[in-house]
Amino acid sequence: MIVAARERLIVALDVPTVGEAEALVETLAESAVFYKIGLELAVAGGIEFAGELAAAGYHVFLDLKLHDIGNTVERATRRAAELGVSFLTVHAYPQTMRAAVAGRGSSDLRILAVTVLTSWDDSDLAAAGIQGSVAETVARQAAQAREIGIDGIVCSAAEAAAVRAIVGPDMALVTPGIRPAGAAQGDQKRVVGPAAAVRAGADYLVVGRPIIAAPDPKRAADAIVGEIAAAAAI
Ligand SMILES: O=C(O)c1cc(=O)[nH]c(=O)n1[C@@H]1O[C@H](COP(=O)(O)O)[C@@H](O)[C@H]1O
Repeated sequence: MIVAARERLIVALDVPTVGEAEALVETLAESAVFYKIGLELAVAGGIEFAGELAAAGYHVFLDLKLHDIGNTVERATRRAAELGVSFLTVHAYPQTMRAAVAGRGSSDLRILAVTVLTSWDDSDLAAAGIQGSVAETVARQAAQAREIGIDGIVCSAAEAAAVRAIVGPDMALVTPGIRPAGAAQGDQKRVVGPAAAVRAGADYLVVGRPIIAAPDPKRAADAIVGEIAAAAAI
């Protein structure tokens, strides 16, 4: 997958209002073209905003992490496809993934399966009653996603190389939990730096707080794009 460095950075617009999201997009206009709208903004007018951003020519990742009965997931996915967004997330359970693939149909929407959240480690899986390590669980989910016809995987870049070996070159690997040197880890447990993520085979890097909470978000975004470009050139 050959994509320009700037298009591989996905900025998470994890802010409370559409107004703040619009201001960030304006600040980052020359630095980023791909934006993620997640749960916080979605419940504050963000879904309509996602459609507007897509209509304005940006790449949009609608991160709703769907997981429900098949009929509901299939129908919600169809509505998301009508918004013109590029990516939609669902949790990596087989029934949910099959329903999303059916809802996507032949539209341009790409379905991403969220494996083990990057804020989880082996003990969080055990606490949820899920047997096996993070590495084993992500590998199983990636293989199931490939079988079902999912378009991409969300995982930590710590698993990117293993996932790439399972899914092959055509599925997108989208990695949150990115932390440039010196950035606060926050609630993330499986973090990787931008250059290391690219070297591990990540196609897209999702970055929220290290950019949106930085004193100078544009500078922070430019530094990450620079790291992506340098690592991709090696
Ligand atoms: O689906 C996601 O985007 C996602 C999956 C995951 O496993 N971990 C994860 O952090 N995310 C999202 O990626 C973003 C990471 O934000 P920061 O930790 O602020 O960089 C947030 O919007 C999360 O909702």
